[in-house]
Amino acid sequence: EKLRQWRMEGNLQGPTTIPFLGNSLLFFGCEAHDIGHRIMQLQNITKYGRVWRIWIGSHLGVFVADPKSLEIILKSNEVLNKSAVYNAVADFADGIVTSSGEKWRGLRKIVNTIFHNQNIENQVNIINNSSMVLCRLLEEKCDGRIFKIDNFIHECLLDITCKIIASSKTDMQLKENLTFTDDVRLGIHLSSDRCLKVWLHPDFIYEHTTAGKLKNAIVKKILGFSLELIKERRESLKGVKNSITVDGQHEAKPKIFLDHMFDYGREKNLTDLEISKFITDVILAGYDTSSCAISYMLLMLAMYQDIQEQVYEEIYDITGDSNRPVELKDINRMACLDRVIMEVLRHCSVPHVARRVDSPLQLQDKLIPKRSTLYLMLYRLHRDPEYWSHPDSFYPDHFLPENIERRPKYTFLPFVSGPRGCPGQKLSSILMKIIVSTILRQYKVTTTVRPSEVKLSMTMMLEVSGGSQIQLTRR
Ligand code: HEM
Repeated sequence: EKLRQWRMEGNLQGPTTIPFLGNSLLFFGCEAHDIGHRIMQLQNITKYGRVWRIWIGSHLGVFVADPKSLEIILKSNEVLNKSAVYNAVADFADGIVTSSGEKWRGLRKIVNTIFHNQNIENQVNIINNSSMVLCRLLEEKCDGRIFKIDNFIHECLLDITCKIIASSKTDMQLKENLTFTDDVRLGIHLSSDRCLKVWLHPDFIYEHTTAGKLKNAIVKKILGFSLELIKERRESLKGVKNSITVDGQHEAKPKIFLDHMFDYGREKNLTDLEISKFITDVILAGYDTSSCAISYMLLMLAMYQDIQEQVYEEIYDITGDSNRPVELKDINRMACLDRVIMEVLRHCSVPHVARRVDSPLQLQDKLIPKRSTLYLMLYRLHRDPEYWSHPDSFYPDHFLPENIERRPKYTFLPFVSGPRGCPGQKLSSILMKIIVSTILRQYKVTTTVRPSEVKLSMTMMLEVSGGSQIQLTRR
């Protein structure tokens, strides 16, 4: 099979390989967060085109940043399975995002039903309440000093996600010694690092190393967090069964994501520990992406004061001097903020998605062999000078209607698309608009960081290295 794969590879360009190692030496000495940047440096459109390959030992990886090829992949029902790279986090996040085949299909059906029937008004209330708590917590930072906003935003998003998917009553932002978001960061870092070091792959070796012991402890903490959510929900459901309304009827409450996971767990005979990996996976999908984007957005608005003023004026036109919560109808009127959000997602979201090729795939003039991994290079696509007039600048006008019209389809894919695309797209837009507008109504955001100083680190998500450093002053 490998030999056939090697013969078929002939129509793909890429760096010169050496026997057995392929292109592995190109990554020698790289840390996990450098890998993405290393691949970007290798991607030379004039030399290899927008579809190219590398070999890591006997594994063929094909990188795709060409809109027409992406359209073929995303419209096909043949390339829906995730690559084995996602197994790296399977000991704490093993659900819809990382799974393939029948397991994914079953979970996706549940997620589609939930997102289709979601109670948006209720979600808007949850988001407004958490945003107000966030703004109260930010008051202590309103002394002109520069600080990293990232953890505040992570915890706010974690709070919202846990309330939406698990109906959690705990206010995560007010919880003392909450380490979940740091634990997740460390867990992802340790997992990616292990992936790169082949000598750490056998469990019996890894478990005896310092990194292995640390990883086990972190996994326990992460899953402990999700198990708490499960326990809390089970307790509150007991209460619902016993709560009889005045007319003797049981209160019918709409099922939330975790309730569906309980049903799924019963059907498949899963333990609470297994269910906890399913929900950690969705928690990560929900909070990490949106919170990295919001932190980056605040940094950009702090750097580009003229854009911040336009966004603020738009919000002011909608809500005036009142401090009422944002309503659903307000959200559709935030066109300028919408362009800012899209420009943020062009710069700073999921850098790539890896899919497994289970049968040979024809991508225009190229045949992609079975068992290779396709990397959908969103970061590269979103910075291609062929499609973006200001590829490396922060330029929300890229998303003026006339400019959107001018670009070919499949050039902007922060949520991917098709049957495996992100189901949280609409929710994330509501989230970002409510949180950012609530902050801007109270605070003016500034920074001393210059655009040329912003470096992005790239693992599963893109985020600002060293955090988004901003200053807040009351409006
Ligand atoms: C800025 C915010 C977000 C971005 C950029 C984003 C992006 C993505 C991307 C690129 C994928 C992978 C798609 C693929 O593999 O083809 C994905 C999957 C997913 N996202 Fe999001 N997402 C965001 C917010 C959310 C939110 C708020 C939720 C809901 C709580 C969510 C839930 C999911 C789920 C469940 C999946 C897995 C879908 C599947 O594999 O079938 N996402 N997201």
